Amino acid sequence: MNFAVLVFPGSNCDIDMYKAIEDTIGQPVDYVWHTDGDLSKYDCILVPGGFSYGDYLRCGAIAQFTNVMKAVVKAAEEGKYILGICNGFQVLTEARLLPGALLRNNGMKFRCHQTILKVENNNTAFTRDYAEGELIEIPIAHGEGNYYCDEATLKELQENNQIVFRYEAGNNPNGSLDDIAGISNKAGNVVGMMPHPERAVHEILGSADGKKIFTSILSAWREKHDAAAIR
Ligand SMILES: NC(=O)CC[C@H](N)C(=O)O
Repeated sequence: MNFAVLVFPGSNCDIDMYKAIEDTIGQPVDYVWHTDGDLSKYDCILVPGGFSYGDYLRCGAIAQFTNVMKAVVKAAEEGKYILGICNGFQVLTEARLLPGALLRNNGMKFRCHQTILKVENNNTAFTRDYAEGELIEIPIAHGEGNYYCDEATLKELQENNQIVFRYEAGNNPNGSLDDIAGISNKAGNVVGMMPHPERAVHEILGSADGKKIFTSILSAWREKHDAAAIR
């Protein structure tokens, strides 16, 4: 399975993401620069965290206009797996691959600490190795992680089971609507989340609870791939 880690000017979690793929599932992974418009050889595209284009205008607002994001839109339409972490989540909402927007944290402060997440939907390619309702410890590091959408969109997210992760009840670090920490698109092949699983892949990092996101993607892809080979 081939992984791409996108790199924008200002990305700063690209190396962690690359290492997380190497360390957890050992699959081929490349850095892909923002000017590159061809993602055809990749099965999964990872949009990492950071401060793309210095967070000018809004976090993720400029990155959406790059060549590589046009290729990401195409890859999403083709059903490839797309995972946006933190700034990557912000970029995916700006590119309209995911609904809603990320606003400034309610306390107007950059928050950087461990959080407890609840796996709300383990029926996705990104979460199938977790148990439903499993509590996992994953760090956050963001200034604009306050997820917001209108009422109709929230209803749709809830009804279609598109809320993949919530912050533990009573411990919402940024004021996000309905305690949302991560969502998927309707088709389920695009997921965005504010917490950083790529920083939680070894006990020595404080938690290894992020690992199963990467093992899930590989097992989902293998299942699809093997089924296609048999047909
Ligand atoms: N770690 C990140 O990706 C940070 C995202 C963005 N720059 C913010 O502060 O919200």
